[in-house]
Amino acid sequence: MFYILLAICFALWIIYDQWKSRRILKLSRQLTNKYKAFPIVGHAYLLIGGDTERMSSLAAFGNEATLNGGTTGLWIGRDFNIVVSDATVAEIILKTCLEKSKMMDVLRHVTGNGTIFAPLSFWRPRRKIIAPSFSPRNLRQFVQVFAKQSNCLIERLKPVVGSGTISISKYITTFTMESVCETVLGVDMQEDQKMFMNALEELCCLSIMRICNPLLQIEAIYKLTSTYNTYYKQKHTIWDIVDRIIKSKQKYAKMNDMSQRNSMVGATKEYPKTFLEILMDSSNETSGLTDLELREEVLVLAVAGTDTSAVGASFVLCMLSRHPDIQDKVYKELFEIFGDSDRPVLADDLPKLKYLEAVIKETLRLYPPVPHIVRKVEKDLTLPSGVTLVKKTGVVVSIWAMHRNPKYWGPDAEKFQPNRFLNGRTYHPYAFMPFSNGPRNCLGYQYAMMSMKTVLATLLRNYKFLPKAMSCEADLQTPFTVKCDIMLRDSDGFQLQLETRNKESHM
Ligand code: HEM
Repeated sequence: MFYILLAICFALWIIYDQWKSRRILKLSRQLTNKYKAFPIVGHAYLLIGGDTERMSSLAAFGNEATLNGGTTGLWIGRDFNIVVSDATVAEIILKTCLEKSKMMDVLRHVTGNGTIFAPLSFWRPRRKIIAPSFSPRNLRQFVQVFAKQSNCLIERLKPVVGSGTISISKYITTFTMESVCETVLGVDMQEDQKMFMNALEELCCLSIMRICNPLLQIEAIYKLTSTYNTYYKQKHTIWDIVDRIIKSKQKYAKMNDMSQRNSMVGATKEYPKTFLEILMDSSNETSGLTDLELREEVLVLAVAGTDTSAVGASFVLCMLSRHPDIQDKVYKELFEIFGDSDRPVLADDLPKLKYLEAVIKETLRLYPPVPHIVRKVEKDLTLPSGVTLVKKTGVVVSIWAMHRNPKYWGPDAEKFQPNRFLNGRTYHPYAFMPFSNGPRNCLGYQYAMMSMKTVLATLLRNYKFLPKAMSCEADLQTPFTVKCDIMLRDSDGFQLQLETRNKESHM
């Protein structure tokens, strides 16, 4: 009798659930693809493998979207998402749906209500406070930090010049980390830096595993897994480091002792104000950010600004190592501006580096460091195709698929051709968006471009980058195998070789 009652309750629950979800189910039938969605798990079975398999599954869904005219469906557990690779649809969504999807709750455990993953009610006032710190005037001043750190990188690379294949990403990450520490926090993190980066990398891996596995999103179940303790330990490692730095900066601010600060970064009195100082200056008892909010926002800047630019610049160097003709053209441009001098890159040099900028953009097109962005539909939204996105539908804008969609990039969309970004050629603004677009786009877009241009210009004036040893012609033509743990990365670890450049000739 008990089991009969249980079966009846279960059947009634299924009927009720189907009735409640009838509009989402109708939508999912309009956005089908060749991948089977199973009950309870949906398509999640395709996403729970390793990082490389996950990225290839996500890329396959992006491709399905392109084949279906720009949109397709993706069930992660019982949550339905629309995957978008059409610029017009992306524009409508990114302008109207500003709330991040439920998947991002996992990341919110790390950054709290800091802008990047914050719910709308927190995001609006925070963005207002933070945006002014990215003013062109502040950013220009940071170029001296990027130039100084680029020169440190040149020194750090000297021992490995001509020594065979190396993984360039760890060197570039040290550059971006030290630049972010100086510009955001105004400190040299020294031994904390390695701990911070290791913790961040582990958190990215663990977070994506949770995002793609509906069972692990349930806190009670996650607590039973072996990774739970590691996740919270690493989160606290990061929080403790940031808290310690903020506290010490507040102490110095109270003492109003600028000389202390300058001695910490080894700088002069004209040294630019850091993001932390700008935010602290604009905060008091009645306005600005509280201590907790300061920690959250500083954490966002450190997390959002370090790995993204490192991945971007590492892909550029790997691309150039495979395309010596394009590397020569970049060097020619650099030689025209800097000659054979060793002077540091200045803010005024950056707008002149047009070809280098085109190379960076073309690399970010093919290998966008953030390959997917997510949103949540908050009220019914009808697309030009007539399909209505029902409230609570998740959205995955596939920057990866958008950047390879032949509708915008032609039949040679997969080819590396920096000229696409020269001679005033323009594209639909939502067809090229490594930094996203719309009101919730990346706040650090110009910072990132300036930092990447400075470090790449410095490296390419000093070194020639070659493919990893034993690469044959066919290897050089094959696209990089990529993996995704929130960020896109080369599965092979960004391997290349470098040798000293002969500055006398520009070829
Ligand atoms: C190549 C480097 C970078 C890439 C590809 C990148 C990309 C992105 C993307 C795709 C988003 C999500 C936007 C969305 O959900 O629509 C984002 C958000 C954000 N990024 Fe970046 N980013 C980069 C560098 C930076 C840097 C250097 C900083 C700061 C120093 C930064 C700060 C932020 C912030 C604060 C947000 C949150 C914006 C908001 O929600 O209002 N980013 N970035």
